[in-house]
Amino acid sequence: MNPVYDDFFAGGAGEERTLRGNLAAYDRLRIVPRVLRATGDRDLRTTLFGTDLATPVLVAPTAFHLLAHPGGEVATARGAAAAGTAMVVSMAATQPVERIAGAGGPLWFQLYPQPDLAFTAALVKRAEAAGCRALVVTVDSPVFGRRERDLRNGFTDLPDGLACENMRDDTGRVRNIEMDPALGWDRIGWLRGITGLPVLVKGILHPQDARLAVGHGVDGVIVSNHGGRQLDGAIATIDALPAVVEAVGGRIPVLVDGGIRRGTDVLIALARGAAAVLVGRPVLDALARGGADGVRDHLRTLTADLDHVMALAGAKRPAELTPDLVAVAG
Ligand SMILES: Cc1cc2nc3c(=O)[nH]c(=O)nc-3n(C[C@H](O)[C@H](O)[C@H](O)COP(=O)(O)O)c2cc1C
Ligand SMILES: CC(C)CC(=O)C(=O)O
Repeated sequence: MNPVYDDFFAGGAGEERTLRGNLAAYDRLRIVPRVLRATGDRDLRTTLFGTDLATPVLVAPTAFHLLAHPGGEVATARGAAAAGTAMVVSMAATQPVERIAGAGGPLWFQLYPQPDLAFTAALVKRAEAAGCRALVVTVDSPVFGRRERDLRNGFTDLPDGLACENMRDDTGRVRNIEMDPALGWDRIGWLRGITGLPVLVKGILHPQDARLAVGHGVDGVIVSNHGGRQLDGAIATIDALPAVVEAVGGRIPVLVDGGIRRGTDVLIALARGAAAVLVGRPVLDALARGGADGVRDHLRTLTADLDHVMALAGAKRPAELTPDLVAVAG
């Protein structure tokens, strides 16, 4: 891949402490397995917001898939569908959501609420009409993160011929995605009012924000630091998860992303109370290397790895994974 795009996909904000920290935090955790639990007939199926999935591993929203592979987001969606899971389509997708929906698998739509409410409402309706089954509102981006690799490379825009296709307005012009520093909880309420879709907020790290999310009628929270691309120095997501799960108290599902690379990482996240996990960069790497088949194989491999380590840890179903199975390494 073009090294500039490679840096865009792989990189994070600032010194990339949080990017590294997401991975390092899993390194500090160990599994305390149970034995003699007859784990022969394992079942990883997971239901989220009424959608049945073959696995608790979903595709995180990531921008600009046409920079990774000529099949773009459509190829990613085909791979996710073949693996029996959902893809969260980024608002910064380089293909129209209607075409991505043609892949046939379950889709959720990720939104950066725009200051232009009429445009935001039209985009939500568009995603809904395309068949997206949930709205994922990214709330960790009141301003854009400072990504030093992109600054060094002078990467500011998509190359000619590519565009954020879902940012076209009714004149056909592609708008720039604006990060809105004025965004507040009132906008979440407004979104709840304009859509019947389940609304998730993505980018929760503080337990008090998790409580506020529940209080504002949100349907799910995603514990995320945006893969270390926004606030460098933010807590690792697997370290933030337990307090968020406690604050939510089982009222709505809690999902997590950031640094999930192996079945053991998924196992630890589920044991700490996540209903499901999302994977970002590894899916982009798989797309770049192998298109739709690469994405399918990656998701299947990760799911098979989870299945294998669940057997070794003494669990048949995600629900049997409990916090006592995780210890902090000495
Ligand atoms: C190249 C790239 C683009 C991303 N684009 C978006 C985006 O458009 N919207 C969003 O909410 N998150 C975006 N994210 C963050 C991911 O949804 C997710 O939080 C993160 O990648 C998870 O960490 P992981 O890459 O370690 O799995 C992006 C991440 C990457 C790596
Ligand atoms: C280009 C942005 C809108 C998406 C992105 O890179 C991100 O959210 O991390």
